[in-house]
Amino acid sequence: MPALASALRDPSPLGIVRTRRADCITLRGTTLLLDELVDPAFFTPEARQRLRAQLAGAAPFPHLVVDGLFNPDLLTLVLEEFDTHEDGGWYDVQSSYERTRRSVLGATLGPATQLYFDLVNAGWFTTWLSDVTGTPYLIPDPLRHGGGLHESRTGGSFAVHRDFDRHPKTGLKNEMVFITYLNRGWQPEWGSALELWDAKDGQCVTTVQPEFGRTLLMPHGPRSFHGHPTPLQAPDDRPRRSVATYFYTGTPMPEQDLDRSISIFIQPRRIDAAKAMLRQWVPPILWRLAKKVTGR
Ligand SMILES: O=C(O)CCC(=O)C(=O)O
Ligand SMILES: [Fe+2]
Repeated sequence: MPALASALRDPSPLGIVRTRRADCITLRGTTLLLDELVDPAFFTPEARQRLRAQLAGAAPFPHLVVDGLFNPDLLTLVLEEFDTHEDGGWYDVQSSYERTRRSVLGATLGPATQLYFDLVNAGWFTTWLSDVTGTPYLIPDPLRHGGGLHESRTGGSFAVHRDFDRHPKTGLKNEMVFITYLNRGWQPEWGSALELWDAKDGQCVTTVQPEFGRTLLMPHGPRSFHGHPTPLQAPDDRPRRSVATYFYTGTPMPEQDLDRSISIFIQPRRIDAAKAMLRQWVPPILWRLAKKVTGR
């Protein structure tokens, strides 16, 4: 696998990838090279363009399914950590719509799982998500509302639904969900593939089998109905497992309020103090005009 750093658009993106070739992390005896945690082939400018077209053209609504984005050794370690997840770190959802199990909000994660979420929440990764979806400045959620570790056991299901519009604590707008499946040797006859529905026709248009190493990126929209309504018929020792997280956007500052996004110095230069005073009295339209004319 060629070095990730060279394939990224920004030649020196952020901490974890700005490393020498040999920098690595060893977790439970498995050594992972830091620049091989994701496959760099997905991050070239051409790949970004291709994936964007693929996502936009998908039916019944925009979505993207890719295999092999993450190093399989990392995902194997993530999968192991389902079995050692902290006591009290799960909650069972048991309703007439859903029978699943999820990690609690802000659960302490095993090191590989934390590494997975650190990767997908990193700025160079969210920039890639922005490039692929066309939605700029995505905000990750370190507590993973609605996400984290997901598991369905035999008989489990999740009725067809559209995800939430807003984050309940921050009010941020839900833009997309990002799910990586962890089920080696998944058998389609076990049921519980993810179904993507056309709500108008009331029909499933396509399915995503939750195979190990497969990642689904699904922008949230009025038509993005999905679920795995067929009860899982896998053997008892084969739960359906995945890791998931959502990405959000905030409300952009109106142009006339952009001044509020700069720092206030305790000892301003005289000219700046005078400007701040003037700003209180001059009507916004004149202020903007003056700024345009003076270029300051
Ligand atoms: O596990 C899946 O395939 C989908 C999960 C889902 O739709 C959700 O968590 O809202
Ligand atoms: Fe969902």
